[in-house]
Amino acid sequence: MTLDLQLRMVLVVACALVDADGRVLLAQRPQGKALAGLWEFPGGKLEAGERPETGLIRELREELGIDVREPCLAPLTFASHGYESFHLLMPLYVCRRWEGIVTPNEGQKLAWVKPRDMRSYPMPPADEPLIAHLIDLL
Ligand SMILES: Nc1nc2c([nH]c(=O)n2[C@@H]2O[C@H](COP(=O)(O)OP(=O)(O)OP(=O)(O)O)[C@@H](O)[C@H]2O)c(=O)[nH]1
Repeated sequence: MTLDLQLRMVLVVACALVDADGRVLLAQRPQGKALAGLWEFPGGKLEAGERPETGLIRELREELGIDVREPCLAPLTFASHGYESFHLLMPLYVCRRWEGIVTPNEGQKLAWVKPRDMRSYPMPPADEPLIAHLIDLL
């Protein structure tokens, strides 16, 4: 067993928004941030004391200007990935219903992508194992 007492665990909650054609929304990480240019699922870190679903609904409103109701969030799978400076634990929810029009509120590029085409969109290493789950689902 490997024990790392310095381990920094980062919890990020993410969402696969699925449209009527079975395409999933990816957002490109802006320049200047870690992993810039890579395509990821919308979401982000929780604030202190926030439940995962509440945090995800907040992130989707901030980043994309849409309103999601909690019953419309279904857990699909999770990523567990060791980055150099932290370990990422990232539950991935699926959502097919929301209110409002998806808008890139943070200037990020957005793309609706069929899961089988996701390999053409470079994603963070943590995300790569998630693609197969989306292919199975959709
Ligand atoms: N939202 C999201 N984050 C991901 C994905 N995959 C992945 O490795 N991450 C990592 O999880 C963290 C996301 O946190 P964040 O979006 O709130 O943080 P950030 O780096 O943009 O901003 P920060 O400046 O607040 O740290 C980043 O380290 C990001 O690289 C993903 O599919 N979606």
